[in-house]
Amino acid sequence: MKIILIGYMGSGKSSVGKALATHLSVKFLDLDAKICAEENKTIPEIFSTNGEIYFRRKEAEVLKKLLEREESYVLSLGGGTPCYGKNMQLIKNTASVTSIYLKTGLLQLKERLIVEKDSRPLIQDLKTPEVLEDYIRKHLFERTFYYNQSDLTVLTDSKSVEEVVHKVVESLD
Ligand SMILES: Nc1ncnc2c1ncn2[C@@H]1O[C@H](COP(=O)(O)OP(=O)(O)O)[C@@H](O)[C@H]1O
Ligand SMILES: O=C(O)C1=C[C@@H](OP(=O)(O)O)[C@@H](O)[C@H](O)C1
Ligand SMILES: [Mg+2]
Repeated sequence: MKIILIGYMGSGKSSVGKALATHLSVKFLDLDAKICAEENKTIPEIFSTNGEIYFRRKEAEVLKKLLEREESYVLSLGGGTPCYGKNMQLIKNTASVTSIYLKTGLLQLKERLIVEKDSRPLIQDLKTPEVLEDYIRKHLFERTFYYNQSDLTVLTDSKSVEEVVHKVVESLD
């Protein structure tokens, strides 16, 4: 069993993934954390030192490696992972994978991302909440095409992490 969590920045992939893996007693993998460990840098440091193209190459390479693992796990992707190269195709073609789109509304995303902008290079320079909201609206629209290719969708608005875990488990049955 391989569960892959997909969704926009701030949708809760990392938090829900960790809690879900504990609930299911399987290994938790976070793609960003793996990339950071391999590069010995934070995500903002990778973007500022090596650039986004380098990050996307590394992201695809680490994803491929993790998909080749035989064990059961919950894997949380980065928000952009399914939207680049052949990543989504690869996820769909890998045996035993269930991909789940954590679908979160614009205003909830904005609220969460306002306070966590600095850890996310794509939005760290956006100066006002209004500009951030406009950015998320457009970016989310562009990315939804990829997110919608997930096997399952779970709506997360007004749910705690534990409630989202519960919904995910329900949707897997
Ligand atoms: N369902 C939720 N309810 C409340 N806060 C949440 C929920 N899911 C995530 N968060 C918070 O939102 C922020 C972004 O979550 P994170 O798991 O890092 O998202 P992602 O990995 O999708 O970018 C974190 O501060 C996290 O604690
Ligand atoms: O949406 C994106 O392109 C990104 C999302 C981030 O992960 P989270 O979705 O966990 O914030 C991280 O991979 C990087 O900052 C790029
Ligand atoms: Mg994350």
